[in-house]
Amino acid sequence: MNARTSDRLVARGLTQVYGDSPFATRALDGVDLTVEPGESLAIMGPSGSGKTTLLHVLAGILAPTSGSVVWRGEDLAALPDRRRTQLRRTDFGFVFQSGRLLPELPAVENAALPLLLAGVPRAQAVATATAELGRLGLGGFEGRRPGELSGGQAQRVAIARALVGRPGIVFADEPTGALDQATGQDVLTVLTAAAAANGTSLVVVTHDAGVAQHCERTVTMRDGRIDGELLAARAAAATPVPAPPVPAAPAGGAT
Ligand SMILES: Nc1ncnc2c1ncn2[C@@H]1O[C@H](COP(=O)(O)OP(=O)(O)OP(=O)(O)O)[C@@H](O)[C@H]1O
Repeated sequence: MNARTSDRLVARGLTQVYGDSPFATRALDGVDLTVEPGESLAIMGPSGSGKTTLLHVLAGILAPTSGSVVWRGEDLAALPDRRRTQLRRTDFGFVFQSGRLLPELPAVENAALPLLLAGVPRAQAVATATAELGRLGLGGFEGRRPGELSGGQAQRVAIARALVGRPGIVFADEPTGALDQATGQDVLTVLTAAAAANGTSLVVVTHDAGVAQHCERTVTMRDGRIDGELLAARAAAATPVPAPPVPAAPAGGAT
């Protein structure tokens, strides 16, 4: 599905508690977060601060203990599992640290998987995936299986798979964690540029400040809360954005 300029992911009052008292862990503790349409956002923070849990809740992989995540008018947290799974397939793309490609399938079929799952005819899915691989610099590698690719190439196939269905948002959990630094930088450049070209929002969990630098905005987490809002407020105070001039009313224009 194509990204729409109205796409915005709005999370409010998210809590996630794993386990039961007295051994319960409060992994998210009242998180409010908005991902703007087309924005790239990095989530950073120490180990155990709740980054992956937040990513999973934002992406509808995990239903929160309380709170809401609204996407295209639907609260993911309140949806039945089947609808949430369907929405993940059509609207979201995913890139994981290890790629999670299917080892027995060639690159082009790995990249085409979301289209095939969505019922796109095979020839069309393969043609679209071939074009996507070409766009990401993997022309000529379509027939290689994951074991015949370098780590960086395999991660590009994973990015092709995440983007091939033109999702509204791509979620990436430590997408460069298994790569050396130079390869990781390349992969991040490819990911952010391709997402931006599509108008797709990007949410990246990372430990690496070099990775976060590729994103337009970074929030930091600590003990299940976002504590990076202050940074954003300081940045906003340091560089005030002037109010736009009031435009003349367009003749019969819709907004
Ligand atoms: N399935 C689970 N069951 C119980 N506790 C969990 C579970 N998943 C995560 N936790 C706990 O929730 C807290 C947040 O974990 P989470 O994986 O979200 O943190 P993180 O910031 O992504 O960590 P890391 O950077 O190490 O991957 C941690 O205290 C963790 O031990």
